[in-house]
Amino acid sequence: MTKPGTFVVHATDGNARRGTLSTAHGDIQTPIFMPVGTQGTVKSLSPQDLEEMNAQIILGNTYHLYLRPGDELVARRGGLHKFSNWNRPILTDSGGFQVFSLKGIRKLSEEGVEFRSYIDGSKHFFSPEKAIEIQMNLGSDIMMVLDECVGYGADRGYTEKSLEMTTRWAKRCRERYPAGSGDQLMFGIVQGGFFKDLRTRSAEQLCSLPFEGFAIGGLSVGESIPEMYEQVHHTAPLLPAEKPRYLMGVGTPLDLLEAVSAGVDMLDCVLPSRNARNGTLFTSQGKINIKKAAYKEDDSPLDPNCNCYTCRNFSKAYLRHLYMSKELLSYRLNTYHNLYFYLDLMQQVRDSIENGTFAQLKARYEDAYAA
Ligand SMILES: CO[C@@H]1O[C@H](CNc2nc3cc4c(=O)[nH]c(N)nc4cc3[nH]2)[C@@H](O)[C@H]1O
Ligand SMILES: [Zn+2]
Repeated sequence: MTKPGTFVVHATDGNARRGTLSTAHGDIQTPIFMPVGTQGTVKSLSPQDLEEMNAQIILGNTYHLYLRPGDELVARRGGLHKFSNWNRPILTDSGGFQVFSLKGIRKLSEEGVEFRSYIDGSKHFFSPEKAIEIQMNLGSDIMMVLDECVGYGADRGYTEKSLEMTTRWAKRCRERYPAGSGDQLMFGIVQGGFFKDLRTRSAEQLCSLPFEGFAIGGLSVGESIPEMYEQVHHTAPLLPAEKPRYLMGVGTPLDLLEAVSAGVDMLDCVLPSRNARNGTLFTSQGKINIKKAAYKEDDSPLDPNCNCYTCRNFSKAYLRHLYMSKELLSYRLNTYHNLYFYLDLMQQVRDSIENGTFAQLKARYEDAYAA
């Protein structure tokens, strides 16, 4: 098995990179989209479904799994892979985003952040070290540092102070689990809000630390698409070319393509799974909403160009019926298709970088998804 953390770039097409990241639970082919499985499950799908659609890595969340069922309970059952019977790579987010984006009381200090459980309101405290200890208990292949994701519209002064603390917290996370001390990888997270010089400072400070990869945080927090793209194109090239670059919480199919064109290698977003549950489905011809009356007697598949279980076996009319009747199977079939679509899109991206046709692929989807 290749040493976990090894990242090899096999081909490039412009700034887009085709790579392989090795982890203790297998290799990840990049660029990659990572389905979100907040509570140790990608909602409505089984590990078998995810393997069938060639999901290579899924996300779990420190905040949620710490609160329920508890990271120590998971550790006693051999860690999150064994507990959820998902034996491919897992990345866990540190909870930084959840703690800072959840409503309700939280107290932030140099030491860490105090917050209340969304389940029963009980008080809890995450230090950077605690956030790493939870991820060590979960046994995730990629751990994220505890950071402060400042909200959209935060002023320069606050953003500047926050990024300095995020760097100090990143150092503490790395010291808690030093590089090479085990098979788990650790990624730093660049902040700096929407101030390019602060993004540069955050990247410089973090990239001097021995992380196996680097994430762009603080985006997809309510800003406009052009504002997000501007920060992605500014920040991605600042990150070491020989390490994986992960854009957190992004995005639509066009966002994925734009981020890859800026040099991003890894992305995650709740969009495909969350939208599936409200009937918004992504297809090769653009987005459709299955609840539309027009589909009532439409016997055609969701997407004629999609080879997924949903598109091969069910009509739009049936999928609309399931959705309108709030049947559980609607969640499953819609989620299956949306994630299959995202994963298949990224397979096309990987192939296009290898044969130098990424720009053409991006243009084709831009036409299909033009507003
Ligand atoms: C577009 O979907 C909406 O927006 C959220 C995705 N946007 C997002 N931005 C993020 C930033 C960070 C960060 O700076 N740090 C850490 N540790 N994790 C992060 C996770 C993030 N997720 C979804 O939850 C959904 O509500
Ligand atoms: Zn499909």
